[in-house]
Amino acid sequence: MTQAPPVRHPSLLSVRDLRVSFGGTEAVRGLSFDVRPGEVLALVGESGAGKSLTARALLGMLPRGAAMSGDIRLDGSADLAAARGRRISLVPQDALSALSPVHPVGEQLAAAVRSLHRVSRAEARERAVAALDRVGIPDAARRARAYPHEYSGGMRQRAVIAMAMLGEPDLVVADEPTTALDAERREQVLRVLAEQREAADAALLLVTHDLDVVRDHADRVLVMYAGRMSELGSVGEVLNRPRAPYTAGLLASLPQDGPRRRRLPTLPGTPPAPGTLPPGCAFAPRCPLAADVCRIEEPEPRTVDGRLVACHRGDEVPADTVTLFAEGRPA
Ligand SMILES: Nc1ncnc2c1ncn2[C@@H]1O[C@H](COP(=O)(O)OP(=O)(O)OP(=O)(O)O)[C@@H](O)[C@H]1O
Repeated sequence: MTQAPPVRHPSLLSVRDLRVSFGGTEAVRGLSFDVRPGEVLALVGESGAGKSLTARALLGMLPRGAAMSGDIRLDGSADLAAARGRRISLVPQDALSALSPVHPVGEQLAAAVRSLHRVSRAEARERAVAALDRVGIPDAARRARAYPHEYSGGMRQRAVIAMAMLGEPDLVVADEPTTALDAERREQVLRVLAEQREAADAALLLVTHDLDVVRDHADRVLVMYAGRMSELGSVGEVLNRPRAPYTAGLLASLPQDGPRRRRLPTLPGTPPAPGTLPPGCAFAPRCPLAADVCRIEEPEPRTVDGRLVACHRGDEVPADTVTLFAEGRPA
């Protein structure tokens, strides 16, 4: 008789009405989403959208002075203390600040192994070397004895990926894991992250501002603007036919493949800082489709065309996103 596969909770992680504020000013303003087991969910948006704060809230690593409310559950349980660092792990933006400069990399991994598993020092060292080897650190046994500053940027980033995978996590949170790297290393590190995630059958929450990375590496995408959800759905649907004007604007300003004569539009204006939001939809002042209602009432997420969209005019966004933003209107 074949064994039934283990029942997986339909949502590995659920986040409901997440709010993060500083001195009473909200930077994340009521965000709700799920991460499904084994999926890659990208969190995308311009600088200041609240992506890092959202990622850090999941790990209980908010900066000093931040107040948080909302409901975060892993497999239905709100008790995340024991899961953090084990079932939920972090691949940080900057590996240098995540690693201690005064201990060899292998020693730091071995210490992490011993914090997770009851093993001897020798066994921990062996596991640390094996973990470095798995992420493609050449001559891992020797490299394990080197210090972080003796590693290249790409190698350091691979080492922190190795570290994040030690506890066999169910969810890896990667906060802009490749910003400090050049294009070639970026691709290499993303590939290593994808391989490791797949081998562990872990889900990945990938924070990025790069829509090409989203297209290549994610299953679903949550587009954030000014601390809220703009759009959430499958990568194919959202990027091929955006229903939030903000997503359309991000896409319109991407370089296109092939010869394209007309100059690409850029999204006009800048996102508002927390505490300086306009009334109504925070994107309205930059939106070519904004109508009166958009300047009065903040839109709640609703289902349009198979995805969630927080936009009053979500079903009126035309297919040609470049044209929508090309004339530099707001209408
Ligand atoms: N330590 C802090 N103290 C006060 N305000 C903060 C702090 N950290 C973040 N904020 C506020 O929250 C906003 C969102 O920050 P967050 O780091 O989540 O943005 P982000 O979308 O990750 O942007 P980036 O892509 O630049 O990292 C910031 O623009 C800032 O106004």
